[in-house]
Amino acid sequence: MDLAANTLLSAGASPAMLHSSIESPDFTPHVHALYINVGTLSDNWLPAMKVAAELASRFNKPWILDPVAAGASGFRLKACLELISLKPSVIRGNASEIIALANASFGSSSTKGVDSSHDSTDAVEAAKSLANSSGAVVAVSGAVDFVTDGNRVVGVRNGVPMMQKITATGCAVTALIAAFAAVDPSHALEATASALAVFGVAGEIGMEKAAGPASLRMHLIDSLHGLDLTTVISRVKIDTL
Ligand SMILES: Nc1ncnc2c1ncn2[C@@H]1O[C@H](COP(=O)(O)OP(=O)(O)OP(=O)(O)O)[C@@H](O)[C@H]1O
Ligand SMILES: Cc1ncsc1CCO
Ligand SMILES: [Mg+2]
Repeated sequence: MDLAANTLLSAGASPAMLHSSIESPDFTPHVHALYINVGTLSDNWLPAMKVAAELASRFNKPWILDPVAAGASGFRLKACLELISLKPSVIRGNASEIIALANASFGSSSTKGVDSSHDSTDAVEAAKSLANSSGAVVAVSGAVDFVTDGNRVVGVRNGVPMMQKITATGCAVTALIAAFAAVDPSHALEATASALAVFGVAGEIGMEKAAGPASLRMHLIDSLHGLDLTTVISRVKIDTL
């Protein structure tokens, strides 16, 4: 939650973190995008997530799902599938999460808690299948990030491997996707690819000063805050596949 909120502030967005279904009807209609992350899912948080997702849909706000560890337990998988039935605009996960959702299966030996045990390349077909079945834009993060609407597939080649050694960089980039989707909800695929590329560029520039994961975390946020258009345009690596 810390890294996600600080990522959003550095990018010029205005995060607010809520867990109560009681206040969601007052709050959600006024947001520009809703981000639901099941990272530390508990049985009493899930109903509030569903209330918020339903409100976002009713008020035509984009909502974005991070299905953390979807394949690690039956509880998480079912929760994620129920949330997906409430029509997110974008789902961003690592390869193992997207494969688990596309196959609607959990507990296989290929799932390793919140970290991926697959390369993102292994999940491209799963991402297309999930995009087609859900109607969402689906992103798989990794060495190359893939983004698909089920038809088009885009690859993003920014970032550094050390980003995997900081917990919640995936959660943070999904937050950034929500902010980008808020700017132009009708171009969710472009917003998603752009957010992944910009976050990756911030990681690359941050890595020039970092000595390890802890200092990369700090320099990544600083780099994101300091990015300008010229740097972004000269460094983003987005290709249509
Ligand atoms: N090998 C790599 N090279 C470059 N960038 C990477 C690499 N692996 C991950 N990234 C980048 O790190 C960020 C997090 O992706 P990752 O796939 O690790 O998410 P995640 O597993 O959901 O992480 P978490 O659960 O800790 O939030 C993304 O921006 C991704 O592009
Ligand atoms: C480590 C961890 N556990 C639940 S959420 C989370 C952050 C990375 O997804
Ligand atoms: Mg994750």
